[in-house]
Amino acid sequence: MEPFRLAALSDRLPASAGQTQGVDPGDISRSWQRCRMAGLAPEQNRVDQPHFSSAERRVAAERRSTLITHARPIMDYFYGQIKDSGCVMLLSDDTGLLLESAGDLDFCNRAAKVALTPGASWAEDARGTNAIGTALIEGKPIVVNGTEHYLRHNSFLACAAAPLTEPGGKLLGVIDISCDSRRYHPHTFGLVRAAAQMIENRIFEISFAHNTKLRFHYSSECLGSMVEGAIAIDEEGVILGANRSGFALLGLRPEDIGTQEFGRYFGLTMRDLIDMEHRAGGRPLVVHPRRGETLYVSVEQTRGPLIRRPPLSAPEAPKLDALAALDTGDERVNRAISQLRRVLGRKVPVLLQGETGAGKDFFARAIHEAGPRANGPFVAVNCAALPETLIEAELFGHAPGAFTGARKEGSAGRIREAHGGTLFLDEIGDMPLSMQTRLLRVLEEGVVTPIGGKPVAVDFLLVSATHADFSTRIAEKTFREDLYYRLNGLAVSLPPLRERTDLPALINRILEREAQGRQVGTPRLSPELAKAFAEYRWPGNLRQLSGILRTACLMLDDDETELCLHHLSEEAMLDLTTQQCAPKNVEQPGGTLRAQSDAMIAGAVSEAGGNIAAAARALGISRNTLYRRLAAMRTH
Ligand SMILES: Nc1ncnc2c1ncn2[C@@H]1O[C@H](COP(=O)(O)OP(=O)(O)OP(=O)(O)O)[C@@H](O)[C@H]1O
Repeated sequence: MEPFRLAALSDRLPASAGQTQGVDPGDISRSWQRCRMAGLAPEQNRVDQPHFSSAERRVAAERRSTLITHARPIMDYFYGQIKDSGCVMLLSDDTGLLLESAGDLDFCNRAAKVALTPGASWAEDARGTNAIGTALIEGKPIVVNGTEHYLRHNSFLACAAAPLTEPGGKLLGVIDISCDSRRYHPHTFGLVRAAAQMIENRIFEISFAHNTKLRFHYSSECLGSMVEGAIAIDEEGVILGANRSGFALLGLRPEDIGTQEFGRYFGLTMRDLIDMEHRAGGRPLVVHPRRGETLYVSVEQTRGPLIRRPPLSAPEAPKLDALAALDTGDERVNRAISQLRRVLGRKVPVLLQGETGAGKDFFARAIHEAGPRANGPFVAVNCAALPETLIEAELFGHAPGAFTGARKEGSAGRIREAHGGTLFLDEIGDMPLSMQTRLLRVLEEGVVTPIGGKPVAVDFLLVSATHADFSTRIAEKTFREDLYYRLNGLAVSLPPLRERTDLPALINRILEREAQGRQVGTPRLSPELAKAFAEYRWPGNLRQLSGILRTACLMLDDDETELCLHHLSEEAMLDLTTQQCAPKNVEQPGGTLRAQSDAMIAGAVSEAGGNIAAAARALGISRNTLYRRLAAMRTH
């Protein structure tokens, strides 16, 4: 590659480069230097690529679904403030791929001419110096205005961008505001940084909704404001995550998350914190982490006192690990957990089998968390959800530009992302045959070969799951028998909920989770509801149970302590009560739950002479629900 020549660079870099308020001029010149080194030429027209197909965008959007969910409302809010000023607000992922936009139509049309539109990558090596790609590389907010853009055809733009970081310190993406360079206003830079902070704070709050949080600042007035520092801690005081100000105020590094205790940064032990908190009576605590420093701290607990520990003299209850937490008393589940425990840490592939919603995903995560790889990544891939054309690149990765539409920077692939941790292949029974052959090779040789790239050694624990019957698939030759034996170091079968003997304990466990923070404690089931639950067959297993309980808890008044049938959604009530009235053997011909429920509805409507209101009353459901069910029956 041609060596970088400063003279040539300074010839072209505009004299005004990096003079935008608050921007380090060095950021722009470093970026130009990188562009030249990458072989980009300012006059190049790179409008057409790289642009992602809609299927690739779907995968990228799924990967960053949390980011999109929480960024979108904030983008809409900020865009509302700058609407009609000829600009567009953009969200990209951590590779520079544009995921979302909100902007004025006229300017969006101009921006689309240079591919500043969802589906295009604005990575710096693809589009030269630009706010999104350069902010990703520099890891800080930046403005790129007019001729500071490396590619000439982008020089009509002024763009301000700020990176978005997750509470563990990893880069999530970038938020950007772009407009015509003649209309750039310095406030835009502040606006985009404020939007970034709001998005990050929101993700922090959602991620740690159920954890104890410490909020802090050197100025007591800043507590409760957007700039306050915040960390979430576990019961031992270990820091689980922090917001941007939290990282800055405490000088945290990403590697401190999950490894360091909060006390180190606050000059306090957990016990000091509890004592001070009791004495403070709701006022912020004043702590002195270092000589001459005063930090104001407020403690936010989501449930009960900061730590519910027995008095010091009593022996401490043993801490439940993730697998033990799934043991609620069913003998088959207990046996499965004991078997899993024997192979923990021995790199034996685990195959989880069970009906949909039986808890396979929960188990896979618990195996990861209870084992020695808990600090490594847990990478889950749903083999049934990926289009066949994408699964190869997604799993095995690809070299830069390996195929048409491939990412310029290449992709490590999910298998390599799981290096040092656990790879969870859900619905493995649906993996295409050609991929099965490649996966088998990875498992046998311990190396993964990205498309168009060289083999790379990988080390991960494989957990796979399926609700499919392998013997049929093997007989039909849609699943390789040799791969099946490779996956099946230990096969664990999770019982369907209707066969479990620990329903009350499970219900209680779920209610504890769903009713966290209620003043009157965890609700219990009314005898009538407990009976209906015990008799129900639970076709959707734990997912269905958990969904029904979640909705029912939301229906409770603040002072109610008992969940009754009337707290259930109408659909759930109908399913439960219909089956109660139906004959026990639901598998008899024509006896599926849905068929019985449909028959009951049809009977009630006919008995009421077609009067929907009367039929709904007789069934104990609303007219809307009845109309919905009748419409569904017509389409079946
Ligand atoms: N042990 C458990 N305790 C409480 N709730 C659970 C438990 N296991 C599963 N659930 C609930 O059931 C839901 C579905 O569980 P999970 O995703 O693990 O099932 P699955 O067998 O992987 O389903 P699928 O085959 O459809 O992927 C979870 O989101 C959770 O709400």
